[in-house]
Amino acid sequence: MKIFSAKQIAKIDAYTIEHEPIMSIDLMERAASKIFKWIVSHFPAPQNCKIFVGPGNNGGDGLALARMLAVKNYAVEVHVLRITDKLSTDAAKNLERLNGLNTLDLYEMSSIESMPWLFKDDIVVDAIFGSGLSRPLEGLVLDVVKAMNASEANVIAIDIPSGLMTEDNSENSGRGIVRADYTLSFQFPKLAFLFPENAQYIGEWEVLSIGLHPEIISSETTPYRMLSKEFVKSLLMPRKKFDHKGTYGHGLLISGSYGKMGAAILASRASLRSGIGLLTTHIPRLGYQILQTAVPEAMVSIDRSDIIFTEYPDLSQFKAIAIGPGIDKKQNSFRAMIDLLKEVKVPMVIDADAINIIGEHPELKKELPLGSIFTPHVKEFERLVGKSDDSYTRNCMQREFAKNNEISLVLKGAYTAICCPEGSCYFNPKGNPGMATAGSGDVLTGIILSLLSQGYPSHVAAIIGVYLHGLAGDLASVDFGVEALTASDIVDYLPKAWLYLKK
Ligand SMILES: NC(=O)C1=CN([C@@H]2O[C@H](COP(=O)(O)OP(=O)(O)OC[C@H]3O[C@@H](n4cnc5c(N)ncnc54)[C@H](OP(=O)(O)O)[C@@H]3O)[C@@H](O)[C@H]2O)[C@@H](O)CC1
Ligand SMILES: Nc1ncnc2c1ncn2[C@@H]1O[C@H](COP(=O)(O)OP(=O)(O)O)[C@@H](O)[C@H]1O
Ligand SMILES: [K+]
Repeated sequence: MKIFSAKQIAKIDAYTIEHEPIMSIDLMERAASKIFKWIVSHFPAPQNCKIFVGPGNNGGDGLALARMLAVKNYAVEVHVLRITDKLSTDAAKNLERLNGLNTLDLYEMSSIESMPWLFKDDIVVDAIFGSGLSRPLEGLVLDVVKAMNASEANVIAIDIPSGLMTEDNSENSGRGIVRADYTLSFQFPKLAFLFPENAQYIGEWEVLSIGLHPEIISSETTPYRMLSKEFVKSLLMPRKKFDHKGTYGHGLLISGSYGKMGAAILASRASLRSGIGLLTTHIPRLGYQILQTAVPEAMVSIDRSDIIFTEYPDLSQFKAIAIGPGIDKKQNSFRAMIDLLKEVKVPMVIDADAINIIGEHPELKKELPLGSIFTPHVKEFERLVGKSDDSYTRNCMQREFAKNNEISLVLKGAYTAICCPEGSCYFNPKGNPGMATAGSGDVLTGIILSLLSQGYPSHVAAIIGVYLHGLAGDLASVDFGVEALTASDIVDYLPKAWLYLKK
């Protein structure tokens, strides 16, 4: 699913009106009826509804919704915020349509003195501003939003919480943004929904389709997409009857150190559960028996050091290499990493302390083999790329870094973002807070190594890997819940995740 900017959404809206064709007031009616149906199914009548309406089309949606709810036995109060004399054409038409409807109460609000009391069980609808917000809130609107936020009512935001910009909130203080319990967004999620600091405003969000024109949705380009099962499935390569283990590649995993052999086990098991033909895991000497016992399918390459990574095997046989899970970042490992980067010609997955080493020695970036993939969490990202105060800025830095260094950069989190060298950015909707547990990142590294070894192009390996990892975590959480979930469970649910993905 594509994610568009506010400007693009306005363009798609206008195209739909011209080419469906449909009158703009009817498109608004369609949009409002989607919100109406959602409210009826989640908060059946009778209920008290207080709808706060702004001057634009977001307000128009609120007015149309008020009419629909009023005839369905909801006790509806409409509060039109008089911050300007001008309503949008369609908002004005919908206001007119309320004339003569004596089943609702209509108020004009020009000062905060007329703010109604909001009770715990009230449904409060935020239809003040949507994607047309052009500046931070002030004056009356700010006061109304503060009162809404101070209440315990159920707040439902139409399209986007008022005060929140669709994409860039780096200049937004956060003082005047509606804290919704539910955000019902039209047709597309907004980029701002995917950033952790905005979760407090958005609450639970849902996308309601309003039938915008498919032609322009497909032709309009955007760097941002949300991954879907259909999209990821379309990237899979079939396995054929006469294929043998050589077909699916030989991967090298450099992993583990004293006290962190578990990382090597998790990543190795994840690789083998993701279709790799052959796997060699390079580990410090002390881990030999541990790994051979825990993962009999993996071949083992032993470092001269008992406890850390200081050398690597002959590279000629490997189709892809992953380095990082549990390796530590001692001086000798850094030296071995320099030599390795100079020699490697195949794509690499670079994770954990291998990222930190490159962060501390940025000159190593120029040695990166083509098709490399970095998999940092936020802290590792900051060491590699730099700090930022907000997620939008961080996302811009992520896209730039991927482009400038011609690598794929996976920023792990609740909506993991995968930025590709040509500028696109994919967000992963799968995964859950149960995956915030030791070792789950090691599992992801193993999966991506496996896909690279099988010959998937780098950005495709990153996309499939991230999606599959989240999916396995979700399937595991069905049986185990989130508290008890461990990284080993994610590996154990990879078979189910593959089956579900291919179904
Ligand atoms: N595309 C779709 O899919 C469909 C979209 N629909 C709906 O339309 C919504 C977008 O509507 P919209 O463009 O009229 O913008 P909206 O947010 O209502 O307000 C803009 C007005 O507010 C003003 N204003 C802005 N910021 C302000 C501030 N801080 N303080 C004070 N004023 C401020 C701004 O004034 P200006 O910036 O020009 O000064 C302008 O007058 C969208 O979110 C969805 O709900 C559906 O109906 C149909 C299908
Ligand atoms: N709240 C969450 N929702 C979805 N996925 C999550 C969440 N928390 C963590 N994850 C996923 O779990 C993994 C954690 O990786 P990482 O922080 O490197 O863990 P570790 O270093 O312990 O292996 C990432 O893939 C991340 O996307
Ligand atoms: K809104």
